Amino acid sequence: MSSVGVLGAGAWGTALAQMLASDGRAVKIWAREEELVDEINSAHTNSIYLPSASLSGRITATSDLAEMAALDALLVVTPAQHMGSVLAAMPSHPADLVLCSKGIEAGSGRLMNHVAKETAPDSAIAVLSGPTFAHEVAAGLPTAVTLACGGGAEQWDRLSPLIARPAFRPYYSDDVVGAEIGGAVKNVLAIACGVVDGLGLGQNARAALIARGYAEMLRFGEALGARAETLAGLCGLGDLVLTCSSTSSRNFSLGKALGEGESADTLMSDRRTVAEGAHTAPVLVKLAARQGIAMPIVTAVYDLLKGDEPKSVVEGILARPLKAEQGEAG
Ligand SMILES: NC(=O)C1=CN([C@@H]2O[C@H](COP(=O)(O)OP(=O)(O)OC[C@H]3O[C@@H](n4cnc5c(N)ncnc54)[C@H](O)[C@@H]3O)[C@@H](O)[C@H]2O)C=CC1
Ligand SMILES: O=C(CO)COP(=O)(O)O
Repeated sequence: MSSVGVLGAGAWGTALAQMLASDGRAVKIWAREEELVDEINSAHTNSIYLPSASLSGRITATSDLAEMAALDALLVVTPAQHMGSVLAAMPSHPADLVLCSKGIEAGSGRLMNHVAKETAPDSAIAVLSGPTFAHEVAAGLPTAVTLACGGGAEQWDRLSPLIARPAFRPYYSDDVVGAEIGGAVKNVLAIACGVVDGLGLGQNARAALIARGYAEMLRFGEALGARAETLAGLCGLGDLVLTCSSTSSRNFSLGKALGEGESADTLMSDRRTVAEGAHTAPVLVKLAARQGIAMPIVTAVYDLLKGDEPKSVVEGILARPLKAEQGEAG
């Protein structure tokens, strides 16, 4: 049986390890925090990032990246901004890397698959993305994801039996860029939906924002080579619906607090968990400008995170000239 491990013991890495161990197989997880390695191995809990879960005894934690490098396949679940440095610190890389982080590298504007390909050129790259709250996956609730395989059907044949479980259902795609853009952009849109909720603007406004935000995701994705059908699936629209309607989303909750008048600086400096949309928004604004693509909702989130006042940002969005619903203009 092929060996599989998880790189990163935040909420999502821990939930994925629990899901993988649910058929009784041994799963290794890499944690950055030594105290978490001890806790997972002795108490079978992760009180820092996933306190609700009682973890399988088949999960063992390590802080040694060399141990992870020796496995056949790795699910990479670090925050997007740290994926490059963690992969670079490994002495070698497994045959398959499955990227589960949702974001774009801020300094370089690179998608995660580009980061991984440059750092681990001999590994085959896949992307796992979709509507997946960690606590639900850890509890064994039914979940479906896009598993986009850069190595095509051959990689899918290797990975799908390793990853699928009765309540965890991957769907095949070969559109790696589409799967990544869906997950990265929806985080920014979830912040926007939270702002609408925090300001008490109502459910009509939220539905409008989801639909117009999806149009932004499509425009941007297609410019970078993503397929529209991928973005209409689990990793795009599916994840947008989930995270734009629930305070279980850290991005949505961040937006809600912004809408309620809390300062962006305080909200960002106080947090230990990651709200990826806050890191993606600035780089997404830059990339969209470079492509000449209008992304007014993403730009509004960027302005809010810089400290602009929520009411005036919303007024700015509503005051834009009327236009056709379909087309390139935002
Ligand atoms: N939590 C969820 O429900 C889901 C999360 N994701 C994605 O998974 C990725 C990881 O998110 P979570 O597991 O939720 O994180 P988390 O917010 O639960 O935990 C933060 C993680 O960041 C790590 N970290 C902090 N500083 C670091 C550094 N300098 N180098 C390396 N790692 C560092 C911590 O060790 C910890 O593992 C994100 O890209 C997120 O968008 C995707 C799907 C679901
Ligand atoms: O990506 C997620 C669910 O699919 C988790 O969303 P948050 O990072 O906003 O909590």
